[in-house]
This record gives sequence, structure tokens and C-alpha cells, in this order.
Amino acid sequence: MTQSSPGGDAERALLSVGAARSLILDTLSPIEGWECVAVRAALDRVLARDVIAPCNVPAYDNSAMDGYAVRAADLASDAETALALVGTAFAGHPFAHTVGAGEAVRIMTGAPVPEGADTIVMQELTRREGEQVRVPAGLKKGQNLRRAGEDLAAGSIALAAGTRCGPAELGLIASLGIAEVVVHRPLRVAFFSTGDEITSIGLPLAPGKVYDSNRYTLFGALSRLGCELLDMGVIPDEAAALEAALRDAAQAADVIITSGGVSVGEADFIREMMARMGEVSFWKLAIKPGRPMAFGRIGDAVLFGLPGNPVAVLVSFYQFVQDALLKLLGVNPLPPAEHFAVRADFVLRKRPGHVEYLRGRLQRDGAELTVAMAGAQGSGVLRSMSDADCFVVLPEDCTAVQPGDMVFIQPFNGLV
Ligand SMILES: Nc1nc2c(c(=O)[nH]1)N[C@H]1C(S)=C(S)[C@@H](COP(=O)(O)OP(=O)(O)OC[C@H]3O[C@@H](n4cnc5c(N)ncnc54)[C@H](O)[C@@H]3O)O[C@H]1N2
Ligand code: MOO
Repeated sequence: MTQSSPGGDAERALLSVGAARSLILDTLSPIEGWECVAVRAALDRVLARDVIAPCNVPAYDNSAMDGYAVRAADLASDAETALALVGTAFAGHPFAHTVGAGEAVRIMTGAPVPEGADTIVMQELTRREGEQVRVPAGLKKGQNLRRAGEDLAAGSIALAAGTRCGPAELGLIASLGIAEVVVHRPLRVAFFSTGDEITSIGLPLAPGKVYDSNRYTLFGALSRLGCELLDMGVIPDEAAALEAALRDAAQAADVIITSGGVSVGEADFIREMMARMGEVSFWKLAIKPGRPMAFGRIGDAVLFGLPGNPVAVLVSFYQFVQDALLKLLGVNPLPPAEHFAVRADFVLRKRPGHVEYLRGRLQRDGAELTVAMAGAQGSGVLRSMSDADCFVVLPEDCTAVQPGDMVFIQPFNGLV
């Protein structure tokens, strides 16, 4: 990481979005420290050790259908076969004997396949006649049978270290009978807003002041990542107060996130302070919104100095900070940012040289998705961020969008 000072080359150069992401991710490595938690508490946490299957899943050969367990060798290839029913197998209540020649066992989904049987015939294909069952010709040996260990063999890696646990992972861990897993400890993130005009909610709003929204959007985004939060409130535009806040934050947290004061205004102290107290890699990115953003370190803490504009905070967070935090949490590999192309339902002119993130709303047009703008696109307009369900990502070389053009979008919501 190189030291830079305001007014230096690093300030003038606009770093591309791709270069900034790579620089951030290449600089960071996972935090040390882990803890053992119960399965439910592992939701959204990152595994610090592989989860090894202690048993086969499924644990035994079992039926995938309600039907009859039969021996394929008994079945005529060109005609119906009548078999004698000798018992019933339920899930949890196996048939305790061996199925002999010419015999069948009534079986339910999930029940262990009885000794001797090798094929399950689906109930709908059969005819029951008293204590006999008639099965059709043309059945394949082994059909409708789930083999022991076909999902996971005992001793294999069920989930690799670095996996972030979602609902499917919790279920998979539980399916192995495992009650606790080892996860990375939560990240400690200190965050504060800066600016003399910024007023905390609950206080009266004096003329020329604005309510602090950035601490609330950051609270939401960080809470979803399971971070331990140190909310340091609002710090005024005073060098001594900022210095003390940054020092306290660097001592207490793995990551410091600030908003405001990183541009070139006369009250924008934070950039100078950061460069003086630590190392700062870059200040300015070829992006809109979110152009002024500092990334670096103060002591052992990783520092993100986000711009003050509320939408710029969210764009910077989701394009840079979130993946950085996931990397610090040990997530490996990082989930790819989902980009896909849809048709634009808007007109726009844009200057080349920066990636632009618009707030978009997806619309279904028959089988096709189109995207409209979600409202006013100023970088202080949170309303359109709240109305949006995706970012529209316009690359550096894009100069205009016409209705019907294909544009890339990043959806806000994943399904699982
Ligand atoms: N001469 C230049 N001026 C500006 C540039 C530039 O390159 N040259 N960049 C513009 C861009 S882009 C942005 S983004 C802003 C970012 O500046 P700062 O990070 O210094 O942010 P502030 O000036 O402190 O605030 C900007 C804006 O956002 C409001 N704000 C700040 N914090 C909060 C908060 N916690 N909650 C709600 N609103 C907040 C603040 O009142 C300002 O309106 O600089 C441009 N200028
Ligand atoms: O990036 Mo400023 O990034 O427009 O709000």
C-alpha cells in the first residue's frame, strides 16, 4: 500500500472500478479467530474448518417412491409379473426379513430397501389383487432407489472452510447429525458520520442541518453481514475530534467506515487526517456516484472513507466494501457479483470515463425483463434507492442509452 497525500498524484488519478476492487481484495486477508457455534447460530457465518461427513448421506439404501420393493431378476421382460406380497416397509420401520424369489414388499418413500430387493416399482404402475401385486414389463433394475452415500460418502468434505452458511448449509450440517460448527469470529466494524451539518435523529433540526441517514444505511448493510457494530455517532468537522475518533476506532475494530468529508471542500478534513494517521491507497475512483472514496489502514484496522452523499455510500458499500468484509470474514470464493443484460426502458446521456450505477426497476414485459429508472438519480436521493430493485451498470465507454439497448443490471435480491 502506498502512502499518498492530498494534492499528490494519487489524488488526481482516477482509479478504475476493476482496479480498485482488485487492489482492495488483494490487500486483505481473513481475520484470525474462530468460535464454535450451534447450527442455528451459524446462519450467515463463515465456516473456519471443513465440515466432514461423519456418516453416509443417505445412511442406507432407501425408496424414492411409495410403491413396491421387488427383485429385478423376477420380472418378465415382455409381460406383467405377479408377485406375492410378504410385508410392508415404512420410513422408520424397516421390513425385517429378506425378500425371496417371486416376492414383493409394500414400501413407502424413505423406508429402507429390504434385503434381497433391488428395485422399487412406483405404486401408480402396479395393480393390487389381494395379497398379490402385478407389475408391468420394462422396469429397470435399481430404479427409484436412493443409494447409501450417494449425496455424501462418510469421510468426505460436506462443506469447505470459507463457505458462508445459508439455509441449505444449515440443513446439510443438520443432515449429518452435527450440532456445532467452527466459524470465523464476527468482524468488529466501527462506523461514524462526519459533518457539522449532520444531526442525529431525536434532536431538533436547526436551519442548514440534515438528519444523519448514512449511519442507518450502514447499520442495515453491516448487520446483514453479521458484523459486531461499534456505532460512534456523528463527529463534527474538527481535526481533533476526527483524530480522536479514528484513533479510538482503530484500537477497537477490525474495520473503520466513515462517511463524508472525503472530497475537496474546506471542511473535508478526514482525507488529510487519514493520510496523516495511516496509509491510504486511493482517493478517487472512475465511478458515479461514489467518486471520492478512501481505502487504506490506520494501525491494524482497515479503513473505508466513504463519500457523504447517501446514495454514494450505498453504491460504494455494495461495489467495494461488502466483498472486502466477506474476504476479511474468510469467504472463499467470493460470490460473483450477479450481472445480466436486459433491455433499457429509458433514455440517458453519459460522459465516458467512469462506470455509472443507476438505480433501476425491473419490469416484466411478457417473457422479457426490461429496466426503467427508479426515479431521480442525484446521489443524495435515497427515495429512488428505496424504490429500486437493481443497479443499472453503465461501463466507462458508454456515452448514451436508448430505449431497447441492452444494459447490464445487478439485482438487489438473490432468492436464497
Ligand atoms: N469540487 C468538488 N466538489 C465535489 C466533488 C469533487 O470531486 N470536486 N465530488 C462530489 C462528490 S461526487 C461527492 S460524493 C461529494 C462527497 O463529498 P464528501 O465525502 O466530502 O461529503 P460531504 O461534503 O461531507 O457531504 C456530501 C453531501 O452528503 C450529505 N451527507 C453527508 N453525510 C451525511 C449523512 N451522514 N447523512 C445524510 N446526508 C449526509 C451532506 O450534507 C452533503 O449534502 O462531494 C462532491 N463535491
Ligand atoms: O459520487 Mo458523488 O459520488 O456523486 O455523490
